Amino acid sequence: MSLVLEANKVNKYFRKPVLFHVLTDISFNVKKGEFASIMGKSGSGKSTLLYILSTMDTDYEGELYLNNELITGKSHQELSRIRNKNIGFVFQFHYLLSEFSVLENVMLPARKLGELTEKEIEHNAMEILKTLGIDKLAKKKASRISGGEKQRVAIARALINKPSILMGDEPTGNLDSYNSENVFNIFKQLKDEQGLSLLVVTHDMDFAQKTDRIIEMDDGKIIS
Ligand SMILES: Nc1ncnc2c1ncn2[C@@H]1O[C@H](COP(=O)(O)OP(=O)(O)OP(=O)(O)O)[C@@H](O)[C@H]1O
Repeated sequence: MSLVLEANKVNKYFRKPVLFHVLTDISFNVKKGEFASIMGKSGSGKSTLLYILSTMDTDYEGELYLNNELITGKSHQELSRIRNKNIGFVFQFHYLLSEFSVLENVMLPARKLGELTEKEIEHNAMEILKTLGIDKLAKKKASRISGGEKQRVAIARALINKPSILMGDEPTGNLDSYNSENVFNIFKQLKDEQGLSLLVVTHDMDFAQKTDRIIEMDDGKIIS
């Protein structure tokens, strides 16, 4: 099975206020079409790891591969492009632009990538909104929709550049159980129907137990 993401002996230190070895020898991979979750106590290093895996933090030791390509050591400019094209993100907070419409919010990362025409981007955005069952919201301002809907729009935005992996940092952390389950079902649908790979940091045991694999962290290490 082909690998979408691979971390090989990743170590990370924070140097201030004192030297702190926050991640120790992290090695694991995510296969194409796999839905994995990362769990662990507060402070175990989950967000720090996700920040490295998402190519936003380059200050680490070890190697990182995305779609079998070594991305460690690449320039910030190259990484920015690789990230925009290959990785979708969903955070606990939606970070939508409240004065823009739902459709415009979803179109934004594709405009930034600059590979398609406005018409093509709009078409793709509408298709994704349909898949997530929120196409009726397209023209609404992001400030005028509910919390659960905002998170679905954030997922749509994360998908617009057709990433090979979707990463989430507590994507259901702000949602009630109904909307959390809804987000899980969307992720599962994307995996089953489109072969998308997913890696989600979560504190929600119900959510994690339904994923293909739980990666458990403690004190900066993977323990199972
Ligand atoms: N910029 C920083 N400088 C120094 N230490 C940091 C920095 N950021 C995080 N830490 C420390 O690194 C450790 C790991 O933090 P991290 O946020 O990755 O944990 P986490 O598992 O995601 O926690 P949570 O579940 O609470 O979000 C913690 O002890 C934290 O205090």
